[in-house]
Amino acid sequence: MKQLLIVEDDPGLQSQMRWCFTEDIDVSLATDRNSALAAIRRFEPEVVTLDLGLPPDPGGASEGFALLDDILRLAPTTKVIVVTGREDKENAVKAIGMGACDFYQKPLDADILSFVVHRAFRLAELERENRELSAHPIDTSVKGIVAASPEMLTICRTVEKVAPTDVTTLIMGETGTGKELLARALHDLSQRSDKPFAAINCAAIPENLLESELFGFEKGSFTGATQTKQGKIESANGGTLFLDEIGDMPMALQAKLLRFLQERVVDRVGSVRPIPVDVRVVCATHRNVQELIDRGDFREDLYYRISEIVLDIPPLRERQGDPLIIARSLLKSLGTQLDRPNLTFSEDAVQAINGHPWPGNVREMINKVKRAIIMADGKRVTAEDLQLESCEAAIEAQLNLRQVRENAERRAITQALHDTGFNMSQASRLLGVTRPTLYNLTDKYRIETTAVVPAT
Ligand SMILES: Nc1ncnc2c1ncn2[C@@H]1O[C@H](COP(=O)(O)OP(=O)(O)OP(=O)(O)O)[C@@H](O)[C@H]1O
Repeated sequence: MKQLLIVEDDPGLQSQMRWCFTEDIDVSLATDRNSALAAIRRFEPEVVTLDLGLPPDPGGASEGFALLDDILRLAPTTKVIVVTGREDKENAVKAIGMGACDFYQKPLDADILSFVVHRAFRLAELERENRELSAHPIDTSVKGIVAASPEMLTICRTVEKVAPTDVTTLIMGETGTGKELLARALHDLSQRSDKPFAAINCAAIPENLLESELFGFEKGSFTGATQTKQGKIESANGGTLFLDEIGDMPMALQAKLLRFLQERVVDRVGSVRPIPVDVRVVCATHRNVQELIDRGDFREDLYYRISEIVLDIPPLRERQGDPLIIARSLLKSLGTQLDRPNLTFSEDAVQAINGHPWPGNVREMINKVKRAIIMADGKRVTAEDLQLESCEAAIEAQLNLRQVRENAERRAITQALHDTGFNMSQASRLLGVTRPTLYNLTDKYRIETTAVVPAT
């Protein structure tokens, strides 16, 4: 709720002013310098109306100026509107010079006062938003990635270090977390950036076509092969090959891919002449590869080959600070594209963005923000425009103790496992639980209990 402090020593005027404001503003009152400063400490009002003629100098302005000075030192972001007598232009100008944001002249006019106060609230809000935005790095050093969370910033730093090398990288993460974006960043930041980036989605191509898509084929090698065709791997020569959804690659092809990764030659379908290809390979999957290996659906030797470096992107809901700054960045970029620049999120939209679990991650957010830009009536995008639960529901969700506890447990266990090199005994000691309890918890939260072993 917005907080307004009215500093006015005349009780009649005080109550008249009090009634100028609707219920969405919480009004507190003070009659002198001390009670005003106490109210500022207690309620932290965004806006203060300050009558310059306060006791012990009700006829002059010395006490009012002293209080203005105090307020701006104590709470410099507060918007102070000085209230002066009708002919008191000189003091109004002096107050503005000291840092007051506006002035208002008696006698009281409810409409004008309300207008001036609302304008000051808006200014305070814009300044707050601006401070929040500049407090966070919006664009990371990796092009296209907006992030503020420590997890994502660490991943960006890893990308910068890994990009110039040729190590095979596996990117893991839920759908829409930015796996392809990172794969492109690995390419763009490498010496291969002026060579092709060839991407193929192993889950989107039927099994019988995937082999010829990847490895190419010779003319006449099967019905319909009327001419020789290069595969994706060859077309990436000199550059980067991105194998998306590698977890969905059929077993038979996994063997052929492994041979390529070991020998760096491709055999086109229907050909016995191996063709050398120089590519950097980046793979991605949203699946739990360890589970696939345990079920016999993924070759363990291939896994070690593709996971020289693993980038594990956490889902958006676990990246503190990211949902809001990504949403704001999207509002700006998509708003400009859709010819609706200068939109901002309302307070309930901000709460809802922070409280939503984002199962579709950034891709879901893009869709919701795009829709909201089209639907928003005024300059403010609401939770309803975003089709998200409103503020109260989001706050309730955040205040669900079980959820809060589970998130904290999940984070602590992951951290302890990493810190101890996945040694369950040490990790359980660090966490102050028994080993069986730790096993139960890692099962419950489906946390990997083994480190990714780099290929030798
Ligand atoms: N941190 C981020 N900052 C800005 N945009 C992002 C970020 N992460 C993802 N995006 C955007 O979200 C969309 C989805 O990202 P991307 O396609 O890389 O995800 P993905 O994990 O590969 O998804 P899928 O598994 O469904 O293929 C893209 O438009 C991408 O530009």
